[in-house]
Order: sequence, then C-alpha cells, then structure tokens
Amino acid sequence: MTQIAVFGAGSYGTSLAIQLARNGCDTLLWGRDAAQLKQLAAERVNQRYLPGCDFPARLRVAESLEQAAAVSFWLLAVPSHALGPLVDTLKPLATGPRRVACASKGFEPETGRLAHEVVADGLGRVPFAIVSGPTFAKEVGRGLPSAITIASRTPGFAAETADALHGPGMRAYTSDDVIGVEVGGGVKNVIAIAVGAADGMGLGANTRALLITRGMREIMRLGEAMGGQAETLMGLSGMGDLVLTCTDDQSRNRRLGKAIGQGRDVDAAQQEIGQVVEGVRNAVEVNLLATRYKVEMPISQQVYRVLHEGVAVRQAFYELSSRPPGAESR
Ligand SMILES: NC(=O)C1=CN([C@@H]2O[C@H](COP(=O)(O)OP(=O)(O)OC[C@H]3O[C@@H](n4cnc5c(N)ncnc54)[C@H](OP(=O)(O)O)[C@@H]3O)[C@@H](O)[C@H]2O)C=CC1
Ligand SMILES: O=C(CO)COP(=O)(O)O
Repeated sequence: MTQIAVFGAGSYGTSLAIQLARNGCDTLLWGRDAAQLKQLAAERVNQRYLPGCDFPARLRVAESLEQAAAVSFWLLAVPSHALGPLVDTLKPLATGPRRVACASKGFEPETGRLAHEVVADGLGRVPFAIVSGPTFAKEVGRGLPSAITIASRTPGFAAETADALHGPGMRAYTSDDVIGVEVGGGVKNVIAIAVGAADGMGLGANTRALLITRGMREIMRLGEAMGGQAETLMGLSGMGDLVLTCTDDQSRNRRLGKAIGQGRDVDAAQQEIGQVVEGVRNAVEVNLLATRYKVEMPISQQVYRVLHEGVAVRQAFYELSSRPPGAESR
C-alpha cells in the first residue's frame, strides 16, 4: 500500500490528501499550525479550508513534522512563496531516499525559480513530479470528476504518483514536460486576474474571450521560451486550467480581479478572500521572466502594473486596447 505524506493543510493539500486516502493510500496530512492539526484530527474535516469534505479512514493527521517527514513519498502542497521555506525545513529530515511531488502553482518570489528547481536546490537529485491541472479543491474534495497532469523526468515516479491519485473522481495523465506543466500553472493565475477585472468592470463576453485567448498566447510564448512543449501548454495544466480559472468564481485569482475591476483595493480584496491568491505575487515574477526570456506579455504586464505600480484598471485596459495591430500567430 502506498504511503504518502502531504505537507500543507490548506484547501488544496487537504483535497489531495482526501483523494489519495479515498484511493486507498495511507495518507498523512501535515500543516504548520499545531492547534489546527489537533482540530483536524478531532473533527475529521478541515472546517477552515475545505468544509463539507469528511476525511476518509485512511487519512490521518500527522502528530509532528518528523512523523510526516519519515514517510519516503512527499507531496508538497503549499503556496509558491512557502515552498522554499518548507523545503529548507524538511531538508534535515530527509535522512533516507525520498520521492517528492509538488502541487504548488507559481514561481518563487524574487528569483522566479520553478518548483523543480526549488526542490532540486534544497534536496538534491530526488525523483520529482509536478502535479497540476484544472482542479478546484472543493470539487476534488467532493469527488466530482476531474483530470490532472503529473509530469516527471523519472517515468516510474510519474506513474507512481498518477496511480496514487487516479481513481473514482480523478483521471491522472502523465507527462515528462515538467517545465511546460509548471509554467502553465503559474501564468494562468495572472491571466485570471485580468479576466476577473474585465468582468468586474462589466466589459462583456467578447473581452473575456479575447483575454483568455491572447492570455493563452502569452503562456505559450513564455512556456516555450523556458523549454516547455506546446502540446503540454495546450493541455490540462495549461489551457485547461486557464479556462477553469478564468471562467468560474471558485477561482480566487478571478475573484480578486473582479473585486479590483469593481474598484476595490487589492489588499482588502485579498484579505476578504482569506486564502492564497497566487497571481498577485506571481505577476511580479511573470513580468521578470518575460524580460529575462525577451517575450512579449502585454496582458500580464498590465496586471503587474495595476497590482504593483498603482495603475488604474481602466488605464490598463485602455493601454491594452491601444496597442497597434499585429499578426495573430505572433
Ligand atoms: N485551492 C485550489 O483549488 C488549488 C490550489 N492549487 C495550488 O496549491 C497551492 C496551495 O494553495 P491552497 O491550498 O489553495 O492555499 P490555501 O490558501 O487554501 O492554504 C494555504 C496553506 O499553506 C499553508 N502555508 C502557508 N505558508 C506556509 C509555510 N511557510 N509553511 C507551511 N505551510 C504554509 C497555510 O497554513 P496556515 O493556515 O497556517 O496559514 C495553509 O495551510 C497553491 O500554489 C495553489 O495555487 C492548485 C490547484 C487547485
Ligand atoms: O488552480 C486552481 C484550480 O486549478 C485554483 O485557482 P485559484 O488559485 O485561482 O483559486
């Protein structure tokens, strides 16, 4: 029986732990807050992050970080800004061979490192897999049908992670394109903020379709420049997740965009959502990577300017729509 430790007891870590346990994996869920862990163990549900999704019998709540880290298969499910610190914390506890999967979507703040780089720099040459795709935590927790991509350069580990997640309620697909999967999952959050802002301003269905389609082009430009493959970017973890996040109000990135499109302050909107909104920080890294890889990403750049340079949303859309005509295939 596969044993897995999930690190990160927020909405996504909890939903993946439920899915793994439902599939028969002996799953240990760890979060950084000891009081929260006690509550999860007593209530067998994560009331704060994933209410209404009871823990299956095979899901146990870790009593300590050491207990969880002793398991040789780790699934890291924290926000991208917390991945580096989590890996640093786990490093001294990696006393034997470890296999590491990661479900974070985004880039490391300031450096722009991808998840596989953060893990390799901290833990060395361990088998690594990235888990990503159009999967809202609440729907995963409820077991509603969804699909996910697991990319690894260690084919056996991609298959092992896929086997662990695949089951009633979830189809798991494998890939060897780690970079393509990571970039798609990171950039779609920024585009979802732009789409949310347009909807918040009442700009209409045409604008939404324009932003999703040209946003997809930005994902492809950056993803391919960084070494990802077009077919991955057009798949579940790229286009699939972009469509999901841009079109449904379960998305925190879309909701934040809507709030600022309606004139709300970014910090207030983030506080009200009360969970991680990856695209806010990651607009900075996407902007940085666009410059580093010399790719044009006008939508992402305007999101960055609105969130971090105080540019008015209306001005940002005006500047986007004032761009000169160009070839669609560019
Ligand atoms: N929610 C979703 O539908 C999906 C999320 N994801 C991705 O999963 C990742 C995690 O997001 P999600 O679970 O949704 O976020 P949430 O906001 O729901 O929860 C964040 C969790 O991370 C914990 N955390 C924050 N900082 C640290 C740290 N330094 N060390 C350890 N734990 C920390 C929080 O702990 P505390 O409560 O103590 O603050 C909390 O348990 C993100 O990259 C997101 O993009 C991917 C697909 C779907
Ligand atoms: O990545 C997600 C679904 O696949 C969740 O999106 P949000 O972080 O915008 O809620």
